[in-house]
Amino acid sequence: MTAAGPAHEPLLRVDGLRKVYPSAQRPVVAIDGLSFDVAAGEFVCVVGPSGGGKSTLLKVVSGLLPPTDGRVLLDGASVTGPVPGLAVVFQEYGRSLYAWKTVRDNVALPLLARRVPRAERHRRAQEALAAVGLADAGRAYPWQLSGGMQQRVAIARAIVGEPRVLLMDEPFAAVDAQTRADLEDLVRAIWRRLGITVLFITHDIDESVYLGGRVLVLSRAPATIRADLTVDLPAERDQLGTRADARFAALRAEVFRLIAAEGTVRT
Ligand SMILES: Nc1ncnc2c1ncn2[C@@H]1O[C@H](COP(=O)(O)OP(=O)(O)OP(=O)(O)O)[C@@H](O)[C@H]1O
Repeated sequence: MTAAGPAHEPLLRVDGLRKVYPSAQRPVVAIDGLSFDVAAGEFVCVVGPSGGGKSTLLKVVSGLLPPTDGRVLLDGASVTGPVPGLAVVFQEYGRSLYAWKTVRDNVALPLLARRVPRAERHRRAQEALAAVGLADAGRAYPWQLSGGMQQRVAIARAIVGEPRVLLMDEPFAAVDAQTRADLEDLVRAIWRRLGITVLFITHDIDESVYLGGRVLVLSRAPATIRADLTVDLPAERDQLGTRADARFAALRAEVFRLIAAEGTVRT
């Protein structure tokens, strides 16, 4: 992992972002004048009303969609397309893995694109698999694994290239509650161990408070930042203790109130 830039320079800067989807009838303004900074090593969750522009924000930040206006800067450099410094994990793990490639080859793919030699690809893929608790699954095929395990593979593939920022778009929305809790704890463990920066999109208010060090609450579409809350809970979190903490309940209520004031709420 490379060192962070100068202290005054955020690792990720989203500056005056605007995204309009053209349409024959009426253009859809999904994001309008949205700005925030993320410092190196932060875990920032983004939560907001349904249809509020969360996925659009992640697609623009990751360079998959061009902004209509404004810019995204990674370490001061403009992001104008997918870059190795930004890795993305989507909700649809099933569709993001190649069924005909082994788990190890799926994980090694970003390294193949960068022409990393074969032996090093295998070694680093194996390390990434170990980091997500799948050290023994390298020779399996994705379809032989459970949904939760497939999402672990997707996370391993995202971290194998040692990105500066891990972008996650509702990554656990399609798994059962117990698997989701395990994956939440896995992502926090990886974040703490690797010192990586995480921007995590979710529609789940509890999840945003449980995971984040900061929660950005979006307005309804067109999305702007409605609130930027610091989650002053201890770094050591656990599913039972943290969620029973009075401070957790207060933060959860605060985020809920902010989103309810915007419109549709899903919990
Ligand atoms: N490709 C597209 N073309 C036109 N409009 C779009 C497109 N993608 C999204 N939109 C619109 O942009 C707005 C924001 O959508 P987006 O999917 O970013 O919100 P979201 O907060 O991720 O939604 P959800 O909570 O349902 O996942 C919505 O009004 C949506 O209908």
